[in-house]
Amino acid sequence: MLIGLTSDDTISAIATSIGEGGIGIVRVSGSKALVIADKLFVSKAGKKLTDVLSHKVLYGDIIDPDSGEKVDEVLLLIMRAPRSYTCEDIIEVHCHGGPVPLQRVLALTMKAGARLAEPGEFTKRAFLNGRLDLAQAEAVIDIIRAKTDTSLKAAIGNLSGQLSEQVKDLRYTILQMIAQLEAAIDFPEEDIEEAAANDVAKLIQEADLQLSALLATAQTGRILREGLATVIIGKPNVGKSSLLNALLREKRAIVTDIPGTTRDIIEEYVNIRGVPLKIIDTAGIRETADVVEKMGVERARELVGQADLILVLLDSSAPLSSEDKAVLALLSGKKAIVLINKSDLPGQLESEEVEKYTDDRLVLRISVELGQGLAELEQVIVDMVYSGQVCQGEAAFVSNVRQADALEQARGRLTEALATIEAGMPTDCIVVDLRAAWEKLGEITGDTVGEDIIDQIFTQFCIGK
Ligand SMILES: Nc1nc2c(c(=O)[nH]1)N(C=O)[C@@H](CNc1ccc(C(=O)N[C@@H](CCC(=O)O)C(=O)O)cc1)CN2
Ligand SMILES: Nc1nc2c(ncn2[C@@H]2O[C@H](COP(=O)(O)OP(=O)(O)OP(=O)(O)O)[C@@H](O)[C@H]2O)c(=O)[nH]1
Ligand SMILES: [Mg+2]
Repeated sequence: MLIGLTSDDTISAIATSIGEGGIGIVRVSGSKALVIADKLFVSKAGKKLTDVLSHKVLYGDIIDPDSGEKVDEVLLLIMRAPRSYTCEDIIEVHCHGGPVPLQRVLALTMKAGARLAEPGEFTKRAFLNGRLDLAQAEAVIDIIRAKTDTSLKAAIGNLSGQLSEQVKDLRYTILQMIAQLEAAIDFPEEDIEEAAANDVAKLIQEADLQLSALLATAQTGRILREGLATVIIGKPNVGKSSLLNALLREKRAIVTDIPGTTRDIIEEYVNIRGVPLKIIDTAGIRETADVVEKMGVERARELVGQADLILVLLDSSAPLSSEDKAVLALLSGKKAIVLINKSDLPGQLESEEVEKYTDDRLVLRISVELGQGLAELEQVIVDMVYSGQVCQGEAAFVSNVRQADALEQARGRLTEALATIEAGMPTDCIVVDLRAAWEKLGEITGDTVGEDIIDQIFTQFCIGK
């Protein structure tokens, strides 16, 4: 491992979010945690901290040692090394949940010898001390940021080691391949080496299947984590903002019968049967002289380029206009669903006419006003995200680009190893590729990864995590 040792200073931070809450927690981790608690905390029952067992809670006061002033009435939780989140001594001060008591207690812990923790430093210590591997540490942040129950389920699965276990299995298989090849090298007979290479070729093919199955979860994993970037576009007044409100089940965007109502981009997370949609309502697309509206239209065009899914709205009560055709023309190469809205009104727009411009994309007739077709739309979106796979909590999920890249590269090296075998190259050359694949997989769990990558991961965390 390229990583240095855990620094032995004691860190402190407010672990709960800042603002008013029922309770708030200041967490201190490191060898001085108990000494610090002893300086600040007075137990009501007169208990001495040195006598208190791990995972026990004491009731008492935080007293400023300089002034003797009582700062807050608290509960103190003690967890002794190595039985704690960081594997170090930890004390938690459970204060009343307001910014002032929390800041005061934090300041006192620092005066008593702790330093302010960096973002993610508690979890980084948990990683460096072997409690969590890197994929599990990444799952911690995914849990905190989870947008739906399904996102949470996937992240919890990874925290329990679902992804890590599969990666470890693969690494073990690769090590066995290497061992088998290296043992064969020691024999003088050519055919033993050849037989070993043939065995390894079969194992590589199996490993490749396993890697492909894991990589197939990456797309869904990313969407569960970040949300499906969905943009609603259409000419003015077709009901885009009405659709956003209907999917959100709240009156978020202003809806009027005046074309050009939405001028700014509106962005919201919507939970569609467990799939988080980052949904963006745009200004109606049309040629316009109004400078503000023009900028909105430009932005809508840009957003289409970045979207995972585009929902195009048309107005059922009017014939297809040149504006509609201009909107449909923006879709090329993008995933899109075409929605003929206002189907409650006397119709002038036939699906057949629309389909001439939609390149086999799904066309649905809906009425946002009456709530018709929306359930079907939601189902189509959910099916699109899972594309056949079901999200079970027990499954491993590739949850970010870092993990996907490492898997992809490992698979590349295995493919090279296979080609090396097929070309009848020397066994040493096969081993080089296999070792590279083994190392790449180790980046996922953090067994073979540089300090820069580790820092990059943990600095994305919040302070106190
Ligand atoms: N108050 C509080 N709540 C929290 C945390 C915390 O640190 N403090 N957590 C974190 O941020 C999460 C829970 N994770 C934790 C993981 C391990 C241990 C722990 O003490 N493990 C020991 C004890 C095991 C035992 O007694 O059975 C161990 O595994 O050795 C604590 C919390 C979520 N809730
Ligand atoms: N009859 C009927 N009216 C609808 C339907 N959906 C929306 N509307 C009405 O259409 C008008 C425009 O709706 P909006 O949601 O503001 O349309 P928009 O596409 O966001 O318009 P801009 O922001 O101006 O681009 C409002 O009066 C809505 O009540 C529908 O399904 N049927
Ligand atoms: Mg609007």
